[in-house]
Amino acid sequence: MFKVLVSDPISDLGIQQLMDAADVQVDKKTGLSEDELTAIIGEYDGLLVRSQTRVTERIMNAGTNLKVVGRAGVGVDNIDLEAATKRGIVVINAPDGNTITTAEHTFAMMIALARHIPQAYAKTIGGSWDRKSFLGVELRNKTLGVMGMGRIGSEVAKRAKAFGMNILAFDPFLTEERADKLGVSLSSVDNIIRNADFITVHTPLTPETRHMIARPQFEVMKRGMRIVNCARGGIIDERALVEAIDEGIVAGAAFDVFEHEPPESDHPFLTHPKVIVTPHLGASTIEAQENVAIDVSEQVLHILRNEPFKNAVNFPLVAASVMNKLQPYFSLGEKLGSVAAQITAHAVKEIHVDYAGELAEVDTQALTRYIVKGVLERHLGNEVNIVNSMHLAKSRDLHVVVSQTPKTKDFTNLVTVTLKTQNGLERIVAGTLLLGYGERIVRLDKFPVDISPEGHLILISHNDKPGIIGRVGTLLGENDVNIASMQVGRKVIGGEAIMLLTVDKDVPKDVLIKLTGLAELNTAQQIALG
Ligand SMILES: NC(=O)c1ccc[n+]([C@@H]2O[C@H](COP(=O)([O-])OP(=O)(O)OC[C@H]3O[C@@H](n4cnc5c(N)ncnc54)[C@H](O)[C@@H]3O)[C@@H](O)[C@H]2O)c1
Ligand SMILES: O=C(O)[C@H](O)COP(=O)(O)O
Repeated sequence: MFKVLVSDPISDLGIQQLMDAADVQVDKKTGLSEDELTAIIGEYDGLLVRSQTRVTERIMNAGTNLKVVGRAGVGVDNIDLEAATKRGIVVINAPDGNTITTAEHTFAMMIALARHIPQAYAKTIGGSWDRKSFLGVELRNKTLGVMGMGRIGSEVAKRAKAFGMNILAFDPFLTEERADKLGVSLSSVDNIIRNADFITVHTPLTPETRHMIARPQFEVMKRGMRIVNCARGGIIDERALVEAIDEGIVAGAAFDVFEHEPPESDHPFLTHPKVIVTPHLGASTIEAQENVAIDVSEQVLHILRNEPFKNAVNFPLVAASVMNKLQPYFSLGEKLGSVAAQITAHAVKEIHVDYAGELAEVDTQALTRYIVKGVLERHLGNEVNIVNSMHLAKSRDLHVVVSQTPKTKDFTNLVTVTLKTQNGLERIVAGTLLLGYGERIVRLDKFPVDISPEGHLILISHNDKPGIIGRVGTLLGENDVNIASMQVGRKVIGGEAIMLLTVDKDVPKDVLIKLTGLAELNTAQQIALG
């Protein structure tokens, strides 16, 4: 039974499928401190959060059973991704579910700002009928600057067009073609800053976007402009904004998010007559909360059940069409890595993976992670998984090099794993999937072979001399080891050769030692595969 903790208020309807799952127990405990969460997280396989719970390194480290942290929303800045990746915990989010809701909230804020709605409301319910203080402005024919044209920025732009606004947009990934399609003008940050009547930001908070609008930008802004932040606190410098409002540069600001949430009680925004605020409500609609909770619950279930999943923040994004091609190779890839590691006696400094055939044409990052996991598992055991395998390799100065060979001679696809050791040796294992036969190892070092990578294998290197096969068979038989299949590979008659045997059980070490004592036999290595 998997245990999942829900530590922020998340839609019940959205997590219904988790609660209904026979193999999952869901506990809801909101408002926990870091200490309290650290104390109990060890019991849980999954954690579901929104933006309130800070999932720190300490919590990750205490989560000894934790496999997945699900963020019912977009931003994962409350989750220590590096700590999660190191521990092999998958972090997933629900990037699409609250897009429209947040775009609508941005628009609500922009209109409220243009027409002083919160201020007028407060005054009216306070008993005064003040029709003079709240002269507003129209949105029509105004220039809106949109910084960040991802999901939400694009939806805001669409709505702004319907309001008759002219839109200047900037995003490092916005092409002329897409800008045309969206009916916006591709612009520079500087042009937006100088010419917009309204600016709205829709970027993540990154070192590059932190204070992207600060004193130098306010100094050149159009007088009387208005500014909205429904993305992340810190993109706009709060202190510089208050100064710019007081100097008459900015006519008003609408903020849903703050540099520190909740803001201190003496935060200047909370009392400033020209600033309107909401308490991070951008995603707070019934629809969005259901959407994100459904999305994240679905993925958490997949991860717990070891099924393919999407929207992992610390795992490469794989398109469904690519996933269909890659997925059948995941298990083979892991086995090739494992075989290569088991037959390599010296410290490995490079894992070289070559993808040949159709696999050379797709993004194979996800598959590489399985191969690297297979290599590392021999020494790192359960500590390694597909989330942290690349990180663990890097932290051990183990280079992972990937190459592509578009054409293959004999196979539709061929995955070749070469381990290069510190002392200049190389071990090579190649495999493929054969229609009707499944996973096959088709090459070991320089020898062509054809064997199913499962169960217990023995790899013998020997000199190609008459009688050797018989001697090996007899010795194994005498030691109660039953041979299920045997493959012999050689390049030239009488030269170096290998024997790859499938046996029914683990071969005791002393039997392997006896094997190496046979005439013309050089090495005997056991390979165990799940
Ligand atoms: N207020 C809320 O409740 C709420 C709800 C949902 C999302 N958000 C926040 O809104 C923001 C946008 O979310 P989204 O779903 O649209 O994300 P998204 O990833 O779809 O879009 C973000 C865009 O910002 C762009 N960007 C990055 N750096 C930039 C820069 N320096 N200048 C200009 N553009 C830059 C990216 O290229 C990307 O296109 C995020 O910060 C998210 O956390 C807030
Ligand atoms: O990043 C997000 O999805 C939003 O900021 C919403 O956060 P919330 O789930 O805490 O409302």
